[in-house]
Amino acid sequence: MAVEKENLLEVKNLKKYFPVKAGVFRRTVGHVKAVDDVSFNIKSGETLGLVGESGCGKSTTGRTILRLLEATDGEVIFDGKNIHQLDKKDMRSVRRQMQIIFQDPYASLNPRMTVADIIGEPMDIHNLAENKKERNKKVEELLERVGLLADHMKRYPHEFSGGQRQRIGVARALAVNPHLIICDEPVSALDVSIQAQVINLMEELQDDFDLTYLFIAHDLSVVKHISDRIAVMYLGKIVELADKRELFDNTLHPYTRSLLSAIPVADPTYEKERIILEGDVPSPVDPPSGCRFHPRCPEAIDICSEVEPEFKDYGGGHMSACHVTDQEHEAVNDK
Ligand SMILES: Nc1ncnc2c1ncn2[C@@H]1O[C@H](COP(=O)(O)OP(=O)(O)OP(=O)(O)O)[C@@H](O)[C@H]1O
Repeated sequence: MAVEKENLLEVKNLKKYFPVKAGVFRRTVGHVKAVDDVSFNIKSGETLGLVGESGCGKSTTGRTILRLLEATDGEVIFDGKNIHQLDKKDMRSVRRQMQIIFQDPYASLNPRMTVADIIGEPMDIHNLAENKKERNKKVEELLERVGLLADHMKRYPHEFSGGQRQRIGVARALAVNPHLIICDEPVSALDVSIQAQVINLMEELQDDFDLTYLFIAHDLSVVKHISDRIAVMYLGKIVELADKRELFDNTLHPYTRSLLSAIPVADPTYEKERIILEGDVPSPVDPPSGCRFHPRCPEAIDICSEVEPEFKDYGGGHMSACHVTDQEHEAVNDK
């Protein structure tokens, strides 16, 4: 019998609201609900893909989990500890176990530091090497593990390509032996051919280092291969969450369907019906009127504008928040 893995991360009703200030006195006139009541969990060794269009709150979710931003409300339980309640000292030790890889490999590496110092710095902060020799030996091993050369440690970031820089970012994250890595669009800035190489590397490392990933991307095709489960985010909320296969084969939410229809298919004879999302990408800064919850949903019905849909389980952990899903589900059950 397969052993059920434990949750490494539990996010419960997480909220992050940013104040909107205006006028001469910079008074708070409202809030941007960047993350608005988000809940999910990730089991040890699992990859949860978090997808959604630009501005829907993916990065803010990742940063609030890591406590790089303080939460407005909600809980983040990591390895059994409520991390938003930890003091500085306990947070420091938890921080070693939770790392982040950023989108832009050009901006996220200090151009004045050698690769040895970029990767070695987190080891210094957490006292993970006895001396410089041991630290450099570990840096060499990490460089080789991410597909670079030990010799590269003496060089500076500008001497590398985008893909190589992202490998350096991955080595830096690995330097402190983390359990969880939040990958914040780690391949979005790279050429498509390089994207696949970096994703393959991250999959190999996951097995070797027993890593758990929250993998953020704006494109479903990017998270398709690496994820076990996928959460779709829209205007600060998760609107659908399911096992990867289930999400692709039995999509429940119209918004996810439209995202799926935008994935290109590598077959010129295959004609795919593209579901176009009308209007601009909605922003939590200025939430749209009309259907308040999923404003550009191509299948909205009257009730969609009136009552916020509940995020509920339609079987086997396939969650969706949508009145249309409800209607379709009822129709199938009535047959
Ligand atoms: N520090 C901040 N102050 C005010 N508003 C912010 C701040 N950070 C993010 N926001 C707003 O919160 C919303 C969510 O932003 P976030 O960067 O999390 O989205 P995202 O889905 O990661 O988008 P992208 O893929 O473009 O990075 C946006 O409307 C953004 O403008």
